[in-house]
Amino acid sequence: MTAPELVLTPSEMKQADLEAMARGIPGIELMRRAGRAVADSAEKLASPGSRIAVVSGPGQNGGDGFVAATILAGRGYRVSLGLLGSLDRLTGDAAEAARDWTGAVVPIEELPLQEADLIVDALFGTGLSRDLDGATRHAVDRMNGSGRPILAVDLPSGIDGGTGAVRGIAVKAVRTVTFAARKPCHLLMPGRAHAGLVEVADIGIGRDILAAKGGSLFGNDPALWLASLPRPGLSSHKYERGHTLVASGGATRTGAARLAARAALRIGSGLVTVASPPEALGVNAAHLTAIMLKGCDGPEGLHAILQDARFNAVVLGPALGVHAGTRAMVAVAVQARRNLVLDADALTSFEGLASELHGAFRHAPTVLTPHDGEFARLFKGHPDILDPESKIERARRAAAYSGAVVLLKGADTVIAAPDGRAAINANGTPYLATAGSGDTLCGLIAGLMAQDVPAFEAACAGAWIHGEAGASFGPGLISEDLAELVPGVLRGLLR
Ligand SMILES: NC(=O)C1=CN([C@@H]2O[C@H](COP(=O)(O)OP(=O)(O)OC[C@H]3O[C@@H](n4cnc5c(N)ncnc54)[C@H](O)[C@@H]3O)[C@@H](O)[C@H]2O)[C@H](O)CC1
Ligand SMILES: [K+]
Repeated sequence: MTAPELVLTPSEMKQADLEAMARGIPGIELMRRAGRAVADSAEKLASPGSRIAVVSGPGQNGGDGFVAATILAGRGYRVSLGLLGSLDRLTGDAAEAARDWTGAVVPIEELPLQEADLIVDALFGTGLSRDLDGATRHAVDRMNGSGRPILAVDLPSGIDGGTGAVRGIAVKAVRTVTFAARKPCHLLMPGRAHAGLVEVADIGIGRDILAAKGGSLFGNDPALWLASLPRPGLSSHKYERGHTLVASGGATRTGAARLAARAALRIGSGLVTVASPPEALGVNAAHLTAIMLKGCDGPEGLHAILQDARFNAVVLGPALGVHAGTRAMVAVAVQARRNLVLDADALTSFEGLASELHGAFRHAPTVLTPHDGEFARLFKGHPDILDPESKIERARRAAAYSGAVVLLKGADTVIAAPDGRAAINANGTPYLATAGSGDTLCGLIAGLMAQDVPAFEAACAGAWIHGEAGASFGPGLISEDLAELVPGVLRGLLR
């Protein structure tokens, strides 16, 4: 089975580089391998003999550019090279790489970008330390404005390697070659959109080194959780596959709970029940078949239902209403120590009251699934959680604070566990931004937890399966479709 994808932050990557050097690979050798990988990638984008403009910066990223330029010129390309700053300011491996380049070195502004068939962006990599301005800003502006395809070295210049943010301005690449492992910026937005197709080149830094220096951040793919997915055996019984309870809103707000319930059933929860306020029983009954229905009058009703230990996973939030009653239902579920997924109104009901949730979820597996707005409302007054530039850090801090797994939604959903593990989800499709999509997601997660999948793995698997289901449908997707697409995704996974 393939190992989960390790994602390393720029500082972890630096440590991994140093460790590889300490174990005997000289820095210049790492740079030569990096530059060769860039040259190989450039060959896929530029036909033999065509014109390639290499834009090199003042650090090691620029050094990779010199290596690539030398190799590409040797392979018969017409290579021109522009440097930010002067040759005599280059240091270390970059200075050595520059010595191998026998062609002309011109100031960046003199590079004939418009005439290039391909631009290689080796301006800044993981060492970017401030916003681009003046000459660097102008250089990126010219690259992007040239209309020529850009191949980025390690990451698109101007993108922050750790957060994916644009620092003033950033290169828009068609392809990026990175080294040893993806960095957060290749998965997080807007960096992911700037990077184009990302290729990870092996430059000889072993997985043991990457795992030792990184090891807590992952790309969310099946390798991370496939082994935890339930596979019913021949003698399996529906009662062994868990029983998910989803709380419904009032008579005019019942659809969200049914979407979550349907998703929980499709992902394999043996039984699913919608817990409905008395006045909404009729409308819920008219729409449910395999899913069961139970009257549930507020927190007391929920308390009574949860006396039955077979209800082992609970979803609270979708269209439940923003008020103290919802907070009380959350308290009941927490007290009952069930697998719990909290979304939407269950989160917004705690607007500015996050301190009531401090450590609250330590005692039972819990997943919170806020989007950015819900996250900001929930943690209002907690700058330590809201202010970090990195979405990964925000999710991690919220998880550590609450004791729950936090799934912070978006095109770049981040899932963080209280123990520090985090994963970035990058599949899916913009068509998932549709009413009820989040309700389906929390049903998937709860349905997995009902089958004893641990909270972090359930949240990661739920996000990925949701993304795959959406992507398999594409245009015209509505949330009613999502649960029905889950079997196809599961078939692919459990083959
Ligand atoms: N990961 C690996 O195994 C390898 C990576 N390599 C490449 O090395 C770079 C990182 O190199 P580093 O020298 O640390 O940083 P940069 O080249 O990105 O830039 C540092 C350089 O730029 C100056 N600077 C930073 N921000 C700005 C700014 N906004 N404006 C102007 N100047 C700025 C800073 O002062 C430095 O001078 C990595 O990305 C890979 O491409 C190695 O080749 C080995 C293998
Ligand atoms: K770059």
